[in-house]
Amino acid sequence: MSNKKAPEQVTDRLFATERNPEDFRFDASVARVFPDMIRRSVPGYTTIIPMIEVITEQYVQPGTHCYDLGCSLGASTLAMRHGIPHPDCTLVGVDNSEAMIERCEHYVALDDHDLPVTLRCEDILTTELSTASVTTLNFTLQFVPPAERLSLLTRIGQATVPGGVLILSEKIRFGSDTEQAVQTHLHHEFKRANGYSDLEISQKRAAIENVMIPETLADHKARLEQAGFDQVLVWYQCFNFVSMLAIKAP
Ligand SMILES: Nc1ncnc2c1ncn2[C@@H]1O[C@H](C[S@+](CC[C@H]([NH3+])C(=O)[O-])CC(=O)[O-])[C@@H](O)[C@H]1O
Ligand SMILES: O=C(O)C(=O)Cc1ccccc1
Repeated sequence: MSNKKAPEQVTDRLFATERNPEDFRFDASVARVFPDMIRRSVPGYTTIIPMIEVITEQYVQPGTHCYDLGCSLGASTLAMRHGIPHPDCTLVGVDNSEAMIERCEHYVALDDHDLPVTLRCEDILTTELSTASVTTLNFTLQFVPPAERLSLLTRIGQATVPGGVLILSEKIRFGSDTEQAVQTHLHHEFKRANGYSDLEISQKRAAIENVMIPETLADHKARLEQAGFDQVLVWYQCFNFVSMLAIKAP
C-alpha cells in the first residue's frame, strides 16, 4: 500500500556548520532536503521544470518510451508525465541513488495522473534504452565521469527515433576566464540571495569539486552532434546554468 502523506518540506542546512571535506553524494541526508537544495542552488530550475512539460508535449510520439535519466525525486519525470497525451507511451525514471528512488516513489504516488511511471534504481550508463522520443538529462550528465559521457550520449542518440529529442540541462564553464569569474560570482550571489551563507557556499563548492565536472557549451554541442543529434540549441540560460535541446532529424 502506498503512503499518500506528502513528504515534509525540509530546509537544506547540510553545509551550514564546519564539516570534514568529503565528496558530495546523493545519500539519504541529501534526498531529504533535495527539493529545497536544488531550488535554492540552481538558477532557473523552477522555470526549467514546467518547460520540460511544454517541450515533451511538442516532441513526444505515440507508442514510444520517454526517459528521465537521473530523476532524483521525480520533478522532471512528473513534468514529462503531464506533457504526454498518449496512453501507449512508457515513461521511465532512472536513478542509482536508492534514497532518491525510494522518495521518488512517494512523489509519483501523490501525483494524480493516469500514465504509469516505471522507476528503475539503476546506473544510467547501463540501463536499457530503446525507441525513445523524449529523453531528459536534467542536471545529471555533469555527475557522469567525463570519459563516459560520449558513450552514454551515443546510446541515447541510437535509441532516439527520428524527430525525437534529448533535453540536456547542465552547469557549464566558460572558455574565457573573465566570463567564468563573473558568472560564478553571480551564481554565488543567487545562492546568497536564497539564504546560503559564505560557509555553506564554500563548503558545498569544495564537496562538488571532484564529482560535478562542468564543460563548455562548445564541448556539449560538438559531442551531441557526434552522438547522432542533427540540431542542438540552447533554449534557456541563467548565469552558468543552461538547458539545451538536441533534435534528431525527422
Ligand atoms: N550514473 C548515474 N546513474 C543514475 N543516476 C545518477 C548517476 N549519476 C548521477 N545520478 C543521479 O542524478 C541525479 C542528479 S540531480 C537531478 C535532478 C532531477 N533531474 C530534477 O530535475 O529534479 C541534479 C543535481 O543534484 O544537481 C541524482 O539524483 C543522482 O543520484
Ligand atoms: O549548489 C551548487 O553550487 C551547484 O552548483 C548545484 C548543485 C545542486 C544540487 C546538488 C549539487 C550541486
